Amino acid sequence: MMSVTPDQFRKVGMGLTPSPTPFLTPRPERRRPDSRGSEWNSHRLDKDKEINVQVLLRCRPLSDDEQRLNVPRVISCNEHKREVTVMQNVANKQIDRVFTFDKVFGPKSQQRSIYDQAIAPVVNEVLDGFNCTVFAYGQTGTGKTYTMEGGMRNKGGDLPAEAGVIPRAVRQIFDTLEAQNADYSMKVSFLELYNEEITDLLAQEDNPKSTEDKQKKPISLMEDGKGCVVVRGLEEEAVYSANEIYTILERGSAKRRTADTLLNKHSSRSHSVFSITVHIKEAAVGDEDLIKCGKLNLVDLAGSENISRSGAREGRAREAGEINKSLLTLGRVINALVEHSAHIPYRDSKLTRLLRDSLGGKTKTCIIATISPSAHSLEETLSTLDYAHRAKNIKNKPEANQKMSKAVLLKELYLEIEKMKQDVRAARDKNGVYIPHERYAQDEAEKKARIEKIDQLENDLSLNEKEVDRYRELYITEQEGKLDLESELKDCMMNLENRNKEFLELQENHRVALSTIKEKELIISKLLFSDQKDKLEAENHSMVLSFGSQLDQSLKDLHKTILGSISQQQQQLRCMEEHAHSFLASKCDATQILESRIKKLTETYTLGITALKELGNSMQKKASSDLEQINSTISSHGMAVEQFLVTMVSEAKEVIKDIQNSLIEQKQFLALSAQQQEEGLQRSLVSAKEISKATVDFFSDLYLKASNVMTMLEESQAQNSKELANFDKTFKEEAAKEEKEALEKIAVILSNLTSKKSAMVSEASKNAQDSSIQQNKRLQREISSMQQVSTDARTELSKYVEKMESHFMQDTFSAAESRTIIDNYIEECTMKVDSSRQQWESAQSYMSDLNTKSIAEIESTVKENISVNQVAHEELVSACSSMEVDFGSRTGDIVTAVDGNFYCLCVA
Ligand SMILES: Nc1ncnc2c1ncn2[C@@H]1O[C@H](COP(=O)(O)OP(=O)(O)OP(=O)(O)O)[C@@H](O)[C@H]1O
Repeated sequence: MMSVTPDQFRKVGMGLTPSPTPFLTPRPERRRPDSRGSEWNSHRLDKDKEINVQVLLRCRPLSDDEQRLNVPRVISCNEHKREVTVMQNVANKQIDRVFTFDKVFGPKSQQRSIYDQAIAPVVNEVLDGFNCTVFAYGQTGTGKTYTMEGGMRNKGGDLPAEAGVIPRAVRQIFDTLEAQNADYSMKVSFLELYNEEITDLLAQEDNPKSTEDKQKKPISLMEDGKGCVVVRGLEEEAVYSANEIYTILERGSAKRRTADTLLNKHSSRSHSVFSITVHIKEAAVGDEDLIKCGKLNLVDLAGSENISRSGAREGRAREAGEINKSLLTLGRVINALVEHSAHIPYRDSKLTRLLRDSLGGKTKTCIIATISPSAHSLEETLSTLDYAHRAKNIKNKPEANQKMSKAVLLKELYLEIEKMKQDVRAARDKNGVYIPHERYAQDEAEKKARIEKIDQLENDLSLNEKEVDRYRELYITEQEGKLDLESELKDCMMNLENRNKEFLELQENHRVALSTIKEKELIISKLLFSDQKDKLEAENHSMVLSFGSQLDQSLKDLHKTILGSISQQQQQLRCMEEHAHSFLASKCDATQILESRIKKLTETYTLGITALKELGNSMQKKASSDLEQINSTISSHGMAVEQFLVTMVSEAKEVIKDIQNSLIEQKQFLALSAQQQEEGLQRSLVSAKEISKATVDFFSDLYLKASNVMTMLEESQAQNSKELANFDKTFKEEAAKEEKEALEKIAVILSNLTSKKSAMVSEASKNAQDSSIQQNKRLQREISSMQQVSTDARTELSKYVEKMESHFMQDTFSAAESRTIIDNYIEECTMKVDSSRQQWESAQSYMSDLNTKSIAEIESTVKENISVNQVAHEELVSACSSMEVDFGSRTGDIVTAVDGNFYCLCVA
């Protein structure tokens, strides 16, 4: 929960209505400054006087770095002639551009001289009750902050030589008021505008934790309905001495957002507005003390910068973009003011809203444009010079602030104190309005939206009011013209009346004269009857004659006078009639001319419109014919493609048919060759069967023979083993017998034993030899029979091989034949495929040719169309421009005619 008391948002105006401040000048004795009373009234009289915005130019010296790098200078300042020359070398030609300003300060100019010459008079205007603005504009690093702030104060409290506009203005205000022994009060505010957000640089930081929140809390702008912008929530601090202001300034400046860029080590990234409001008590009028109020706004704009040259990246680049955007809006506002546009885009940025009253409003404004002499900054310097030069044409209508009576001021102050007390009480007792944060945020958002809506409506209203003012002025001029005409008519009527009166008088005179003549004639006739008739008659006659002649003369004179008067009157009447006629005729003529012009105009327009319509129709027709042409081209192409495709398809069908036929042939041939091969194989199978049967027979024979041999071998083996066993047995028996006999007849038998043994061995070996010879013979027999079998088999086999060879040769031959046929077929197929490939290729090339041709045709048609359209367009443009010229001239004529009419009306 947070507390919101009704007047939490104190407001500070940038415009005409600074809020009241109590008189706190801490001085016992006060002298009343009354010398300005008459001037004040003179300001009142000058209410509608327009004055131009003052534009000063200051060129800074080359920096140490620039001097070290020998950067060339391209700026020369002539303070005396108030001229700045930009020396440019374009294509080896020296082209100089000269700009003139209200004051020019070169690189050597001192802070003091700039202040004394240009700013001190502005501060005097503030003390006279005006609102004044001084703002510095220029590329980054050209000395705006140096010019506006410079050094604040020396240790002793004196101003240092490099002190800028702000400290000097503060000093001048205090010094002047002190010297005048004036009764005054002063308050200051200091705001920063960064990325379209306003921050109070003087906001107190009582809670260190929420410092960031407090400092960065956005403050809103509002219009007060009188064309002034009010900064809601900005604190104003009452100040009593210059040193106090310096402390405040130092505190605020330290909070300003600065950054190190390639062009300035301490570059201001925000716009700042330092405002001093002074209330000065004036000499009493009757019982009432009057208070005048002046306000000085000192604005240090962030530098316009070339993002790539200043080395700004990411966040900095965005920041620079934002700075440039608001300066661009400032430029647009200046342009709109200079060109007297109906709409001035103040609302497009907060900067221009803040400076609204200073640009085209009731404030006296002085712009200090700062530039660098370096060749590297040429582009930006030229832009600043153009900008500042244009700003010279802005006209403001300065108006001194309304003086307030002390009683009114005190009442307002008491009311404010009361409100503040209520706030304090509510905050202390916690009985104010307590709402949840969300509700508060929602309320705030709604309020903001409402405020924006109101602003928008106010803007619309001010535009409407301007329009109404214009119409009102027109109405007043018309009324004045009408009144003039009426008074002239009145004069004419009076003249006519006088003439009528004179005429009546003359008629009366004439009547009286006639009656006198009649009387006289009567007397004469009576006298004619008397005695001295003749004498008298003669006398009378002479008298009558003379009288008659006199009368005649006077009658003639009278007649003449009457005639003259009548003719004069008639002439006057005629003249009036003529006037009226001529007026009416001129009116009629003018109306007719107007009508005829309007008719002509209408005709021209109708003609133009008809021509345009015709042009449009012709273009439409042309376009449709072109489209038809394109359509026909496309359809002819389509048909050609279709035909081509049809031929291609038929050709392809033929090729496919050929391929199918050849495949059928191949199939048949393959079937034939398969049959032949099958037959061959069958034959081979039969022969193989025969061979295998012969082989089986041979092997069964062989097996038989082998088994016979085996049996024989087994038999011979058994025989041998039997014989050997018999021999072993006989040998053992004989050996035992001989052993016995030997034992008995050792010596006798020994000789017989060896011979007997040898005979037995030779017999046994002879038997073994015989049986082995027999066996060998049998074996030889078997082997020879086997040899016979194998020879038979070999013969059979060679026969079979021969047969097989002949079959193989036959098969190979037929295979070779079929391969040749297949090869031929394949070759034929390949050829056909080649031919179809060629056909396809030709089709492709034909297609691509067709495409290229059609594209070229379409392109040429389109180009033709474009050129025709261009010609038509040019015709249209020229028709439009000629119509425009015609229209302009006719409108001009109408305006002249209307003016002539108006003039006629005035003359009449
Ligand atoms: N007339 C001058 N004489 C001497 N030094 C100057 C002058 N003008 C500017 N300088 C120096 O040039 C540097 C840049 O000046 P300053 O910061 O005032 O530029 P700036 O226009 O305010 O730049 P930014 O727009 O980036 O804030 C500072 O060091 C300043 O002291």
